Amino acid sequence: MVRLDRIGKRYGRGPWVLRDVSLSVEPGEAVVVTGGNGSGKSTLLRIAAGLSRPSVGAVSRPRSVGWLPERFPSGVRLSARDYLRHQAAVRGVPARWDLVEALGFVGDPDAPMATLSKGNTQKIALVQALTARDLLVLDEPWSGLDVAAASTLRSFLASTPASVLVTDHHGHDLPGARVLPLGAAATGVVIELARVGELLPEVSALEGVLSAAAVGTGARVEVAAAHSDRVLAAVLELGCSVRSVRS
Ligand SMILES: Nc1ncnc2c1ncn2[C@@H]1O[C@H](COP(=O)(O)OP(=O)(O)OP(=O)(O)O)[C@@H](O)[C@H]1O
Repeated sequence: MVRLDRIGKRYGRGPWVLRDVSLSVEPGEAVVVTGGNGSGKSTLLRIAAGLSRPSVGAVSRPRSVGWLPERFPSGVRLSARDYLRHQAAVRGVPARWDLVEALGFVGDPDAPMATLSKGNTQKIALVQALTARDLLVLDEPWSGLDVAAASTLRSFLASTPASVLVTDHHGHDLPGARVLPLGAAATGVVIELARVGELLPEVSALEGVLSAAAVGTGARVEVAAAHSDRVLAAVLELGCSVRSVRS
């Protein structure tokens, strides 16, 4: 099982991207992480997969982890077949060409990966991740897939004994999955500031602020609903100018 215990993440001295997120995903269970652009979905998944460390909090994960990045690295010179063989050998599991076929791969399996279409590249990248035994961490797995492949993937994820953690911002249905909303989807309150100047670090440090991102000369601030009144009063006191408050 993968377990995130009260994790938080900020890049350098920037605003907090994730705050106080706890999550555990049991074997055979799936969790879909949702939220708007920049709400921290990829950050959360990278932390769960072990590619990034949280700034605070603890993570435990099983040994065999499959990772599908949001964007597959371009310039892989191996063919699809060699790439999957290599990945499977590293993991000590059989290469799953049957899964490639089930996803409806169309293309030359012996041509360099860089020559494949976006959807076919995604199918190879997916199969690489799906061969892991314990935990599948998939960032936008539906991206580029045709309807038939999306349906095959959904069935696979619904029946795998592994723990599954995926992002989705297109409302793809994953039967039986739990949903973990991030950012405004979780908090319900977004405060847009017209002028922030040098005050952004102070705003992002206020209790209840989940993220604060500069937008032009202003900022977009996502706030835990329970703290919205206090944060609003505090930003006004700091001298910021409020453009809008949305829930
Ligand atoms: N390596 C990095 N260095 C600095 N900031 C980063 C880095 N990676 C992500 N961020 C910032 O963290 C925030 C969350 O980014 P993240 O990619 O996790 O969001 P997301 O919910 O996956 O977004 P999207 O839906 O657009 O893919 C953004 O403000 C982003 O600019």
